[in-house]
Amino acid sequence: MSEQNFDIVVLGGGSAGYAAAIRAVELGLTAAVIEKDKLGGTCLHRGCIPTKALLHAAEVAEVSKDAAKYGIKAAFDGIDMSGVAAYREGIVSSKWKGLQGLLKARGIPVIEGEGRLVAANAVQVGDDRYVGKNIVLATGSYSKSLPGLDIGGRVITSEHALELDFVPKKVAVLGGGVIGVEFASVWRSFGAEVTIIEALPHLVPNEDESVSKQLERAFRKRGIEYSLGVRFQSVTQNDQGVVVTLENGQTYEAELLLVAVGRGPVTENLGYEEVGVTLDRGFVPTNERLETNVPGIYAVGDIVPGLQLAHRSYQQGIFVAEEIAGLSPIIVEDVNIPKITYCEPEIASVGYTEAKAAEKFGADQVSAFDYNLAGNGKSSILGTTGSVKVVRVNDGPIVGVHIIAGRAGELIAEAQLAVNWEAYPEDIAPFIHAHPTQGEAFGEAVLKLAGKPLHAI
Ligand SMILES: NC(=O)c1ccc[n+]([C@@H]2O[C@H](COP(=O)([O-])OP(=O)(O)OC[C@H]3O[C@@H](n4cnc5c(N)ncnc54)[C@H](O)[C@@H]3O)[C@@H](O)[C@H]2O)c1
Repeated sequence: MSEQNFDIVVLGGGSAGYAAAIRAVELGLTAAVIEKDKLGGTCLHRGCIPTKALLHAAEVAEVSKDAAKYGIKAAFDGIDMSGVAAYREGIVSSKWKGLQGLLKARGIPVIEGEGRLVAANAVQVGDDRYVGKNIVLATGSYSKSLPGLDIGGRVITSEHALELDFVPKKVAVLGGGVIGVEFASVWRSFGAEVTIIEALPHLVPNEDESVSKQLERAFRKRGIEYSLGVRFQSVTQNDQGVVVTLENGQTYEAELLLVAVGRGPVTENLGYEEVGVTLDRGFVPTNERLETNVPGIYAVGDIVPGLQLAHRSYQQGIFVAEEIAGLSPIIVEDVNIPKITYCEPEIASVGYTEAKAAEKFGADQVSAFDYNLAGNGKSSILGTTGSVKVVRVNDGPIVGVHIIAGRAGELIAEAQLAVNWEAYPEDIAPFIHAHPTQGEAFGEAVLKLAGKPLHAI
């Protein structure tokens, strides 16, 4: 048995864990990362990166189907899933190599193996013990299912969906949240018939209602079906496919059922509770400094209650390293972290929805302007529709921005600054936006809220 000592021992080498180690070493501390699978975790290997590669392939399929609209002679001749897989795997493996290089260049050891918390200052891997003045738990999340709904065969999660080597003819998607609508969008572009089942009254129910409604219209137009406000009851499967039954008695036949009802924390059988770390429904509650109830043990990423996003994980990893190094870092609240859903059309948002802002500040204290992209030249050129909604406190700052448009995700950075810096529309209005860009839509909404509309009424 060997023992090695570090300032910080990080359990889990995903976005949160490796960010903590990198920042710690930049600050002159020593850190080691323990990883049982591959450095980069869910985001790099099973989540953000490979799914966005699939979504880009889907976009290329749509563009090639639409080529004639632009006077281009091209014919869409189907999807070669082995080609899609090669493209996707190529991106993942190059990012993986890059990440390994980043940690190596900083001298951060990555210990391969399954770690277990064995004391408030130690993680064990096989016979070896890694002792840290501080421990950072960063063990991530897994695709959840519903009680009584077993994953297997034709009932799959996003991990399996990513690896499919064929395009299903007909798919049922359980859950109209982020993962559900992203896969529905890909499969539809690849030619599948898709039905989404969502228990709440709207798709992407955490977004501003106006955005959900626009997505529903756009999906309907694309031929994506959905049942809203109805819960799943049961599924049966055989060699041909699945039959899904809903609580209202409706049934759907499909080749596959994708279960996308959320992700649960990976915290079981890792020694957390034995060492005294309190869990709450499997998640690890922390104080505002991200420290658990056991002094010196911190938690970051998807195991911490709240948004499960890679960039929140980066933020938390950096934060914890700075906290341990004795700096006084600040952390952005979940509500002010930008969120992007990469379906077609794409959705991006930051801050309060109009309804949540009304709840928080009072309905008569909030104004919103929803700029329709029909008035935006670049959007017409790109053939995208949608809108940019800006929510402000009356005579006060911008508190929310909600975008639905092709490439909406690339438009959210400016809105994120406005919301986090509590900018007033009047502050931003003088900074005219470059023309023609989709970014002008945010500028137009801001001009309107500042009382000087240009291309809006
Ligand atoms: N682009 C991105 O940033 C991205 C991509 C993928 C995943 N993620 C994150 O991963 C996490 C998991 O994503 P997800 O889409 O699985 O979860 P989610 O929470 O976004 O959506 C799950 C949906 O399933 C519905 N649901 C739950 N039980 C149901 C039932 N019995 N019948 C019908 N519908 C039911 C819920 O109402 C909800 O809308 C999320 O936190 C998400 O933000 C983010």
